Amino acid sequence: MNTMNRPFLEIQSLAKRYPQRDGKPGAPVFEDVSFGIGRGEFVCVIGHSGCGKTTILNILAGIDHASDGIVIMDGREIAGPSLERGVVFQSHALLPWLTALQNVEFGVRSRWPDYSREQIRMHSERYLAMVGLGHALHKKPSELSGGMKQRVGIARAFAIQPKMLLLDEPFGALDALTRGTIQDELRAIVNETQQTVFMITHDVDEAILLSDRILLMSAGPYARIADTVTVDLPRDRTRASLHHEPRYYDIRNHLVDFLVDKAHDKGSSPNKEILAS
Ligand SMILES: Nc1ncnc2c1ncn2[C@@H]1O[C@H](COP(=O)(O)OP(=O)(O)OP(=O)(O)O)[C@@H](O)[C@H]1O
Repeated sequence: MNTMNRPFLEIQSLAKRYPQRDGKPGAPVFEDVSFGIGRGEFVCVIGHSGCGKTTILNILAGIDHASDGIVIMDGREIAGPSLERGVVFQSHALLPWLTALQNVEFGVRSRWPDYSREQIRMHSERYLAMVGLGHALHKKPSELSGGMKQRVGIARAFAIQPKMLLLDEPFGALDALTRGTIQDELRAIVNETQQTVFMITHDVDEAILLSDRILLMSAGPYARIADTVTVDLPRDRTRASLHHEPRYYDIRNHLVDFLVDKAHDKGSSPNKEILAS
């Protein structure tokens, strides 16, 4: 195959089986999951609870192993955790004894061991300012709100300038107002940095706002990517502008219909591009 035409991230025939109590392999949670993500593309995955979204993200992060299949990023197989991939979990996972700034500096120092203290501080401050936390650099996690803690987690992941950002429902625990503000910020940062992102969400509006493409997973066991939706809306969209886009309602209805009905269908047409019609 011509490597020039390969996507930045390639997932081929991924499957995950857990052993049963008797030690024999159980039914696959998901199987035959194949997709690609282009450099600079933002891809969301949605699907019912338990279909294996977090497992797939953990495999991409290198902290879990697939039973079958391979993942290739930038021409190399993923074989373990790496600073090439930044992960933001559902809960912020900050080190509680460090300030916001020190939490970000910790990752930056690992990524660039040759940086001077001054370089590390300036670089970290820049990313905290980007998520609107320039005023809270010296606060400890216990002094920050849930939304602010999550922003530190996002700044920490972006600051190491990973080749790929993996987000597992990063806004799930936030109130609606904070969630909306951070969604707009993330959209703006991603536009500016052209970061490649894979994100799990349960929120169809969040998926439409943020992504270029949405993967829809059928329910497990034997979950698959049942459908793919291309979000052909302007890249500079915001929450306020989204509702004025005529295509928004078509996409939203399609996603909601899928989650209500089709997520349970087995063998729905793979990778149907609804917007190609
Ligand atoms: N260690 C384990 N042993 C056996 N089964 C497991 C194990 N870890 C996860 N599973 C099962 O794998 C399936 C997929 O879990 P996963 O967390 O990836 O799903 P998910 O789609 O991310 O769910 P949610 O949306 O609820 O976060 C679930 O049915 C879960 O019970």
